[in-house]
Amino acid sequence: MDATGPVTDQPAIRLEGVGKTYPDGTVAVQALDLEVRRGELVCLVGPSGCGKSTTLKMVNRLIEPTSGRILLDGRDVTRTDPVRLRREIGYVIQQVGLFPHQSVLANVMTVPLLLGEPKRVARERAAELLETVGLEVATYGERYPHQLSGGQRQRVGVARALAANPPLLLMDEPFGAVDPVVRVRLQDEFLRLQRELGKTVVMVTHDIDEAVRLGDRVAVFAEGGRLAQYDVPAAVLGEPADDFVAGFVGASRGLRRLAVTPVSEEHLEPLGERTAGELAGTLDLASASPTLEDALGLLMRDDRAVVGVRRGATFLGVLTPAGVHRALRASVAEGAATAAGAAAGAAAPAE
Ligand SMILES: Nc1ncnc2c1ncn2[C@@H]1O[C@H](COP(=O)(O)OP(=O)(O)OP(=O)(O)O)[C@@H](O)[C@H]1O
Repeated sequence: MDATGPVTDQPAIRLEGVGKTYPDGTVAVQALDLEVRRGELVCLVGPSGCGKSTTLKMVNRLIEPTSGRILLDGRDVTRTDPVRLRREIGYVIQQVGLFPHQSVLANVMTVPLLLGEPKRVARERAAELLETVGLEVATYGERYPHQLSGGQRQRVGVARALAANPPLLLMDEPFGAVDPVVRVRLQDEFLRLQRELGKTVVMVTHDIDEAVRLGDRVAVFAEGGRLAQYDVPAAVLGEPADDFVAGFVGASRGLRRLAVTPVSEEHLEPLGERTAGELAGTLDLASASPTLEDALGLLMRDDRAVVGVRRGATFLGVLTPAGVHRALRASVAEGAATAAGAAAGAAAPAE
């Protein structure tokens, strides 16, 4: 029988030995164990055809597994009423799938109306969501999807997926169809939104940069739906589990690690003999979570040897290129340690 509500000590999602063999004999996913904690953003990444989308669609039962079990908050999805299941799971796909002959507002109202909300309430909720994803209702509400840019359509897709206030969001290449600049902006906005709303998110991408940028943890899939590594981004980049992962994350993984390693106080040096005028801008740990990439960006932009770091009004010290290097090396060791800790509560990397 279903539990009546979420069992709080359970992971949000648990895949146990899940497999999918299509009727033509294609093994899309094999014996997959994977856990996603509540509020976590997990990216499934890997080359084309390795079973990422199949895995995602098994979670909301668009595809039925041929073996294993999938538990949401401890409940077996196959024993959960599909209507209730879909209500609890938002789904965002690359081509968005907006209704072309309905206005933006009407698109976002669809789900609340289906759930039986009165029209006025559905409209208010839709308007609120559009504002949340950065689209002014007065400007965009009555437009049709073809009157929006790709990035704006994608935001409407996210708003629509959030309309039923699902605790869980599944996203299949959500930012795949937009150009790289808009993509980074959408990623940033989405990260902020996810932190704010605390949703559990599973996102499919074939882009390792996107995966390490967004994911709290990254699941690297290999051909035939094999889970090659499931770790925090710094560990996937710094300690690839095998040759396949090393090849997939690429030769520039050291550079990529810059983008996922936060600036921390322990790598700072005192200002010393230097004058404040030598500083290449400052990074504020209080108002953002600057990364080593941000620090290096400032150093290079201003062609200076040190970047200042403060917390609000308090000056903490400076970061030099050597400090960036030390921090990068330390992050690999820490990433490996965190991964070892996380492995106790998560699926172990497959051989
Ligand atoms: N309905 C189907 N019948 C038979 N094989 C299928 C079916 N759907 C997918 N496959 C195969 O299953 C494998 C996994 O497909 P899936 O779409 O899950 O991969 P993916 O990692 O999401 O790929 P991509 O990044 O290209 O979207 C592929 O070899 C694909 O050809």
